Amino acid sequence: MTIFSEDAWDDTAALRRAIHDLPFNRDLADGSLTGDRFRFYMIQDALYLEQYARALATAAAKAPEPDAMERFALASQEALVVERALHGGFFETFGITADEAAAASPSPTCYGYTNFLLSTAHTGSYEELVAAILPCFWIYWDVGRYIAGKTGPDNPYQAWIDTYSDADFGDAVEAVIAITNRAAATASATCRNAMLKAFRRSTQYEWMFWDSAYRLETWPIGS
Ligand SMILES: Cc1ncc(CN)c(N)n1
Repeated sequence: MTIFSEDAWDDTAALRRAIHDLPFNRDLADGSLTGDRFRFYMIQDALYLEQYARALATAAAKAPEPDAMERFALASQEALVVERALHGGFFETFGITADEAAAASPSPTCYGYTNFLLSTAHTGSYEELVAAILPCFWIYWDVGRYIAGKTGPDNPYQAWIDTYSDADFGDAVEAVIAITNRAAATASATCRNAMLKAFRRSTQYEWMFWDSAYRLETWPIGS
């Protein structure tokens, strides 16, 4: 049988190229991304991370093996502590107050992505859930390294680039890939297909998340 992560990576090749080519990531790489766009992204990402941490905690609760329980429990804590610290630095730089962040409401894309993760956590299988979570790790590691290889000196977004191209983050990504492959190895064909679908859906949402920040996305009516 083929390895799940290789199949999922191949299946999303065109999507991943589109992610590399996004105006948000192109501008982030050369440091020209406008402050209002990064500010929007930071606030939405803070909202995202809270729900993502819940999905990770649910994966820890559902995990059939201690190694995966520990990994997801740690990742849930890191989403709230480590990634929040990164946001804290940028919040200061961009003058985002705690009150402003607390009062923010999720954009349509942020809402869609987090609800997809949470509904998978609560109504999907453990296998589907880990497949839905994996792009949140792997796509960021991929984009972090891609941008780190292109960026020049004095990039105002260097701390973001450093976080997601860091070798320690890479180790965490490798561990989640291995956990997902173990889950897929004993899954039925139907379950494996559901895993591929979940991986692809989250990868689509990763594209949409950066795109929505570039467009400063709002709800089309009623806000
Ligand atoms: C939308 C999104 N996806 C993934 C990550 C990386 N944990 C993040 N910070 N934000």
